[in-house]
Amino acid sequence: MMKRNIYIDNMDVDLAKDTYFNKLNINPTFEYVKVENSIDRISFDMVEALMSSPNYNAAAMDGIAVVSAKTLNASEVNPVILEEKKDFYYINTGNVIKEPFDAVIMIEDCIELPDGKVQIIKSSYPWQHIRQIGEDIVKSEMIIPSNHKIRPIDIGALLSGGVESIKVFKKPKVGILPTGTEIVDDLKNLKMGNIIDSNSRVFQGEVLKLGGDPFRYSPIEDDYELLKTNILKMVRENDIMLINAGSSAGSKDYTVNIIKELGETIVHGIAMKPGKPTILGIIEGKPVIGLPGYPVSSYLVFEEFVKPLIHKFLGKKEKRENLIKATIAKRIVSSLKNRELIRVNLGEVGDKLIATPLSSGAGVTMSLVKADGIGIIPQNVEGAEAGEEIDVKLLKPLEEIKETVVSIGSHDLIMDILGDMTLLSSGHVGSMGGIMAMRRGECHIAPIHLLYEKTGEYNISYIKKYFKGKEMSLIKGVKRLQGFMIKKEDKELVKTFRDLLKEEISFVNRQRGAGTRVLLDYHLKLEGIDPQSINGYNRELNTHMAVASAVKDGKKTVGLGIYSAAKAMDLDFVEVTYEDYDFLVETSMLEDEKIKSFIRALSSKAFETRVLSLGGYKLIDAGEIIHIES
Ligand SMILES: Nc1nc2c(c(=O)[nH]1)N[C@H]1C(S)=C(S)[C@@H](COP(=O)(O)OP(=O)(O)OC[C@H]3O[C@@H](n4cnc5c(N)ncnc54)[C@H](O)[C@@H]3O)O[C@H]1N2
Ligand code: MOO
Repeated sequence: MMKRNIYIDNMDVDLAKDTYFNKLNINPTFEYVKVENSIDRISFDMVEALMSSPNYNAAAMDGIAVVSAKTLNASEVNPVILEEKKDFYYINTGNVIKEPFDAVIMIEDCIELPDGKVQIIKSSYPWQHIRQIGEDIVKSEMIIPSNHKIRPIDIGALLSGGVESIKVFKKPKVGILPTGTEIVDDLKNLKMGNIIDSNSRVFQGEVLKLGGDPFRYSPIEDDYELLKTNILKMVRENDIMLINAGSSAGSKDYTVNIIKELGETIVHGIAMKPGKPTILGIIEGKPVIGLPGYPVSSYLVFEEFVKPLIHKFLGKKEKRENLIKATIAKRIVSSLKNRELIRVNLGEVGDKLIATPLSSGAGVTMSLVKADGIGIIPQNVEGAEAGEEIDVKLLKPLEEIKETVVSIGSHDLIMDILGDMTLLSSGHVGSMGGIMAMRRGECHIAPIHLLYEKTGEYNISYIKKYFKGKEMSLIKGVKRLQGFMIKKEDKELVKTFRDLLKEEISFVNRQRGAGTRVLLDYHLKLEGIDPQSINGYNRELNTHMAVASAVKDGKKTVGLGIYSAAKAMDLDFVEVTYEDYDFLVETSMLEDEKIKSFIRALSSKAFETRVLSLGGYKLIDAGEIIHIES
């Protein structure tokens, strides 16, 4: 068995990039392409016009060409009569103006007489309605500078300036090799333990977008000799090599040893998370980059190292990153050893840009799909507290972010439907987490479903308690069914809260502060059950779907949650109660356009239809407003 690569570096990201790029010494090359095929290519040199446009004096209007001097005294009292062929000729827009003619009179200004002559009552001036040679482009003037990405309008100008082909940066060929015995190419071949190759498809798209030429190879299993042969083949066929996965310390992570055998590794291990086990190597003078297997890690490493490398091949200068400051809505822990990159949702609440962290797992592709930005916790900083400012790299236009309703609070599947109907960024921290975020001024709305034990009513008592002296309102949402989720084969095991005490049952709970947790504790108290005597009471998950999928995969496992989650996972469901899932909002925000559009969506027929089709919901007063007296 191959020795593991345990001793990987922890090199500062910028230092790693500088060291690597200096060693690589990339010299961009060029090629000629026909102008009509040059869209999105980058000009290697400045391009000058080879001819003027127009290259003859041309009529700018339909009418007659005249010698302006002959019309000098024309007026209503002193009309001038012109004779065809002698004093004028008929002309259309774009036709050549022949000497000695030097003006065009629009046809609307000509009075055509029965004898074929034309009467005019206004004098014309020299070059009236004539596009003179070079009006648009003068021969030898610059049409586009060097390092310019060619747009459709540039193609138009180049052709008008007589340019047929231009010198552009040659696209780097980027070889992409997915590796790993578990990786399959085709969803049809996906068996237990297999993973569909998604990373190389992401790289393909990114390379194309950046202006490179991607060449994807079929996945190669973890076999040293096979990998070596394929990597060498790839080096001979491409300018940049990307090898995905096998970068870490696993017993079959061969990439680094192969690069060492065929060339050299400049860096193995960077101080960035996700992305730590990155390999920056050189074989036959060409860059060979090993990207970690996890999708988020590989994407962020691509952004950090591959993107600037492709830019270098295309002569593009790296711009300083456009970072923006945002207030973090949730505490982030990070190690002093690494720069931490966190995917965040963004929204403007009051005058603050609020960043809500999404899942931190390096395998959670959805955190990138949903992200509005990437928050950066620098190396040597130990995380960030809720309310602290951090730097964020935007992934969306700021304007769109400003139109987004920021929701922080309890999770429900209806948030996805609302998110499909309005611009909504939705952070899931439980109902109490939502109330706290609202108090800190970090969200526009907080979805909550909090049962007040003393009265058995929902939400209002909590708002009165936590927002004393503030004008708050509740936008009524849905009534949703809560109950036990259990696998069909286990359905006889749990019918009541008391059944949770059975020895063979394992329970999955929601996190503290979640409304479902409050509901559970309420019923346990009613029945005098000690929570700690329930096996699994301390196992906490953050969403209904997470609980449902734990039930699906577990043995005699049960969880409390909403009907729609049980249905989505094909689980059995034992009804407990309908609860009110509503949206807390500051009363003053009810006038805000974003919130108005959110309420319109919530009250719409389309929303009702979609929610009812999930099952387990009742809509009675969705979109109604209750002002809370505090
Ligand atoms: N003992 C240690 N274990 C690990 C370390 C470490 O330092 N010590 N680092 C961890 C970190 S951090 C990362 S990141 C990963 C990187 O692992 P590899 O680059 O070796 O990748 P694999 O283990 O082969 O795969 C990880 C993961 O990604 C999936 N994968 C792989 N290729 C693809 C693809 N083309 N498309 C989609 N998904 C892919 C793969 O199936 C695995 O689930 O190592 C940690 N371990
Ligand atoms: O460094 Mo790894 O890339 O966190 O997941």
